[in-house]
Amino acid sequence: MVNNAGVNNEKDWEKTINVNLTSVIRGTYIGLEHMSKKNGGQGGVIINISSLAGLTPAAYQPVYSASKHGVIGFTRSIAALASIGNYGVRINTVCPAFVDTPLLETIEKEENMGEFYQYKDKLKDMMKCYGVLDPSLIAKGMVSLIEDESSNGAVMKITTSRGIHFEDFGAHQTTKI
Ligand SMILES: NC(=O)C1=CN([C@@H]2O[C@H](COP(=O)(O)OP(=O)(O)OC[C@H]3O[C@@H](n4cnc5c(N)ncnc54)[C@H](O)[C@@H]3O)[C@@H](O)[C@H]2O)C=CC1
Ligand SMILES: CCCCCC(=O)/C=C/[C@H]1C=CC(=O)[C@@H]1CCCCCCC(=O)O
Repeated sequence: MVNNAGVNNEKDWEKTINVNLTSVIRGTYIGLEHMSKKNGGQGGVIINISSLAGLTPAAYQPVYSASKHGVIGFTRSIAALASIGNYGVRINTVCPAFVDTPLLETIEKEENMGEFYQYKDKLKDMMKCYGVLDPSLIAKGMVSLIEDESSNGAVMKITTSRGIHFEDFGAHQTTKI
């Protein structure tokens, strides 16, 4: 199961929280209800799509960034629970930098950017500086997470400079108790 739906809307920021975070939480719980071996399910893999903006501050997209930080916190927490509870379900998150999809067109719209519309050129400069990923690399990262049976609670990052790699949380990697 992939919880992928997302919006970039700082003007209607409650919608951003609802679509980017609340629906990921709801989707994950529904997925677990059907997939968890504790409920007679067959197990499986859930991937929740976050963003690099879920790991760094994003000055012109504060609520988008907050929603994506939430996705990472929720996913890592529920992944720890799934492991402790032997659900047979692995849950991971993917954090791409800019990707060439229609979402990027929202930068040009006041109805999406709201008061941050004035900074649209700065976002465009960031895209020029960091580059824009082809969606096929995100698909590749997702397939590797599905195939790697050891991955649970992983935070995969995908950037033009480093390709597919992982966030290292050090001592905070897993719940110990
Ligand atoms: N394009 C980018 O630069 C990046 C995108 N992401 C994330 O990747 C995911 C996919 O986005 P993209 O393909 O880039 O954008 P997109 O705008 O092309 O696709 C978003 C999808 O979400 C769906 N969606 C939006 N609101 C919905 C709702 N209320 N109910 C059901 N579906 C809804 C849309 O129908 C659309 O299919 C999102 O979570 C986004 O935040 C993460 C990092 C970078
Ligand atoms: C702009 C609307 C769509 C947002 C899509 C998205 O999630 C992009 C997030 C970026 C916006 C601000 C950020 O800080 C995010 C990441 C910027 C890329 C950083 C790349 C770093 C590197 O290549 O090492």
